[in-house]
Amino acid sequence: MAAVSSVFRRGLFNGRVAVVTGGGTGIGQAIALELMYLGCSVVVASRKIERLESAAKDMRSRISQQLSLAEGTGSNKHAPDLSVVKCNIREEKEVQRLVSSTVEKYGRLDFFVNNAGGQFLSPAANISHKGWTAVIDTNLTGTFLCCREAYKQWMQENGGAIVNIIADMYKGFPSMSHTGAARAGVDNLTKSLAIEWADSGVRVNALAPGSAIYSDTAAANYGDIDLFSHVKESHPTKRLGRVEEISGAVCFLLSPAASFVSGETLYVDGAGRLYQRMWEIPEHNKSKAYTWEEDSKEGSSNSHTTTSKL
Ligand SMILES: CCCCC/C=C/C(=O)SCCNC(=O)CCNC(=O)[C@H](O)C(C)(C)COP(=O)(O)OP(=O)(O)OC[C@H]1O[C@@H](n2cnc3c(N)ncnc32)[C@H](O)[C@@H]1OP(=O)(O)O
Ligand SMILES: NC(=O)C1=CN([C@@H]2O[C@H](COP(=O)(O)OP(=O)(O)OC[C@H]3O[C@@H](n4cnc5c(N)ncnc54)[C@H](OP(=O)(O)O)[C@@H]3O)[C@@H](O)[C@H]2O)C=CC1
Repeated sequence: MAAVSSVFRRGLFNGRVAVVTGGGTGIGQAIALELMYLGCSVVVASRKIERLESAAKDMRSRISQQLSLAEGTGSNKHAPDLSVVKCNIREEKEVQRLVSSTVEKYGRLDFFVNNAGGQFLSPAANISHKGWTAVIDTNLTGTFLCCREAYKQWMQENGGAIVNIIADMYKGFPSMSHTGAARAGVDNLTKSLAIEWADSGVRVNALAPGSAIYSDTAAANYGDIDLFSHVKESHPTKRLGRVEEISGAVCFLLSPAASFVSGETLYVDGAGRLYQRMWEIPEHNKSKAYTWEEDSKEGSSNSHTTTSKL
């Protein structure tokens, strides 16, 4: 069974509750797993309920095995809970229900991770009105609705932290102009909400993964076009990013280590957005990926937590 780990201390999020949209696949699944590993109960929400339920089953096994191993007891009575909710973030009523059912079930909502999103490849000139609207509604309006409901139904009175996953649209996003526009909107929304909601103790940040975070589901979205290999060749690190390299950064933004960080966009892209071809980067293998597999091994550099691990 694939390992789950974290560079953060175990129990960091004990008793906390998070919603992760799109939490059954790729980056969202890694965020949900790392939060659970750190003690947080998580609600994962998306449209395809069968896929979500099957992912949740696997995630529960991975976490319960990992926590049992780490405690060395074979059981863990404080194991965090994982629920699934069918929700299309484009539908206002479904978003309202997602938040109300979470608060009803767990009695709190500490963290909201707006990870659900996506787009299709197309030159701008070929994007239909319907296609444009689908991408804007998903990435911009869906994220707004989730932020608003988390705030109104819980965080306004009780505080909390929100992380909005966007994309690397720093230099525009040719071939994905709809998502570039939507994510730039979320980048700006993040700054407005960080100010408007500061007096409720709500921190709002964005995280922009570089366009190279591989998962089978992300790749499948582009059919036969092997976008990720193409990106790898022209990336300063000469490799793809890993989902756990995003989840760790999300956990940082949610954690007290970021208690003075709000309204910020963190690019997790291995300097991909800064790279211009004028500077030639030779083939190399010097950029070491952080992986849960390695981190779980005894004597890893994350040794401050190894006392509680096998
Ligand atoms: C350079 C490397 C970059 C790599 C960066 C990677 C970034 C990532 O984000 S990877 C993660 C990718 N994952 C996803 O994108 C998953 C979610 N995506 C979707 O659900 C769709 O892409 C969606 C956002 C368009 C929503 O789909 P859906 O709700 O199912 O909407 P419809 O199928 O009803 O489509 C509505 C409308 O949109 C147009 N359209 C949809 N897909 C395409 C396509 N592949 N090509 C062209 N146009 C498309 C089309 O107009 C649809 O209407 P109809 O024509 O009536 O079907
Ligand atoms: N991988 C990468 O390199 C990059 C990814 N990103 C962004 O990171 C996020 C996660 O992507 P990644 O894990 O890579 O790819 P995935 O395709 O695996 O994840 C997309 C997730 O979003 C969910 N989703 C899509 N539309 C909706 C909707 N309307 N309502 C609810 N859930 C929805 C999907 O679930 P379901 O189909 O069940 O609804 C799925 O779980 C996305 O926002 C993506 O655009 C940004 C930059 C680069």
